[in-house]
Amino acid sequence: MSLRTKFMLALLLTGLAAVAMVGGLAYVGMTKKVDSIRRERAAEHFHEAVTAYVQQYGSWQASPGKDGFDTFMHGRRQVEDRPPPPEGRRPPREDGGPGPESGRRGEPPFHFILADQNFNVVLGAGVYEHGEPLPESARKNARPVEVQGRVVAYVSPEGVLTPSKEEQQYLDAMRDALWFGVSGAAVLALALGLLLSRSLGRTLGHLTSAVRAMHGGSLLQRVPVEGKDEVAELAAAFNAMSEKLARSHEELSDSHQTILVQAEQLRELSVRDALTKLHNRRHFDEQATTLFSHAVRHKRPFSVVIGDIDFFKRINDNFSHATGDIVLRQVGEILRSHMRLSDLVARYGGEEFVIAFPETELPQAAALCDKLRGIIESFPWHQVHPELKVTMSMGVYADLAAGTAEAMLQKADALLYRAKETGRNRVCFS
Ligand SMILES: Nc1nc2c(ncn2[C@@H]2O[C@H](COP(=O)(O)OP(=O)(O)OP(=O)(O)O)[C@@H](O)[C@H]2O)c(=O)[nH]1
Repeated sequence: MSLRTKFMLALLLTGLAAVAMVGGLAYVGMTKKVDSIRRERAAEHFHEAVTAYVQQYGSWQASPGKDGFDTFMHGRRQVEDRPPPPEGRRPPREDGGPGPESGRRGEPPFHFILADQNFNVVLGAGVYEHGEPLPESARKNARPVEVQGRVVAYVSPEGVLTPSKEEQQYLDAMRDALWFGVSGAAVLALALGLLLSRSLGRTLGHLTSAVRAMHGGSLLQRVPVEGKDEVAELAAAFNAMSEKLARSHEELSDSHQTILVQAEQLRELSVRDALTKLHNRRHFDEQATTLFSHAVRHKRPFSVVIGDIDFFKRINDNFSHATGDIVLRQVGEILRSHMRLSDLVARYGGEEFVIAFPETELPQAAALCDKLRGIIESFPWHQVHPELKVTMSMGVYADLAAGTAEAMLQKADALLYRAKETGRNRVCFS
């Protein structure tokens, strides 16, 4: 059931219940009060009539009986029901009573129960039979009719009400007013329900769309804040939450980005040599293994090289450790700048460098190494130190039959050793 329907039903039921309670209670209360007043006045009037009747005949027994009394009462009512004469000419009432109390179509307002002085029913009003003794319970409330100090009859206030025309009109008017109130309350409840549910539904609709949008990824949402009630507070709280969430998310993204960058930097650092910025030994070993496997699987040529700066200890000793570092960095740069993207060069440790040449046969690798050797030798080292001279010995190996990249590197190292043994500043290969 929608919120609007619930609202309208709740207000409708509340409105109807309130009107029914207030109007119904008023209606019942008024009806009872009117009934009681009328009953009292009618009883008084009836009592007067009975007294007049008995006075006329001397005693109840001497009177013509029930029909005589009914005819007597009818005669009195006809006199009383006559339209009143113009103001100023109104004759005094026959009995001096409180006024006519006749019901609709000339009927008496009440059919009272009348008993004679021995409590035998004279008029039973449809409750008792004529002549039967009035029960004890009815006798208690019966009012005696006295003539010359003698009880001649009893009038019981119990009887049947016949509302007068005016009373009936009055009660009808009250009932109409009650119905009018109920209809008014229903219309008001429907209008209020529509109004309230529309305003609440609008804010809830905004909130639902905003939550859906947040769920879809756009965390920064704003819903309109209307008024100062709890719904407005909810909307404002939602806006604050959305803003905070968006800001936190942004900060988190930033720090996540920073962490990613730092992680990448750390990873880079972990695979780089700090001095030459070339890859380090660990990275070379991993990559060389991959390149070797690829070459074996695809039966492609693959060469590995190990180079070592000649008499590097002397450079350190003769020209300082800092000069040794400059040499290492420069040799590293020469090697890096002459590699293809697919080649892999690394500082293997100390003054040792290693190179892996995928898709390269031994002759090309050896030729390139010899070229590198020449470049290193002819580099203007005197700019670093006037007496500085730098050369490099290299061993090149290209037979996949060695079984692993590591084994190939060992073979290359043996060739390097041979280059060192045979005079340095040379490239040995097999
Ligand atoms: N400046 C500097 N020196 C280093 C670094 N790493 C290693 N060395 C030095 O490199 C020298 C290597 O010397 P050796 O292994 O005797 O080799 P060598 O002097 O080059 O002699 P050969 O290889 O036989 O030509 C050592 O003195 C190490 O201290 C470094 O990062 N910076």
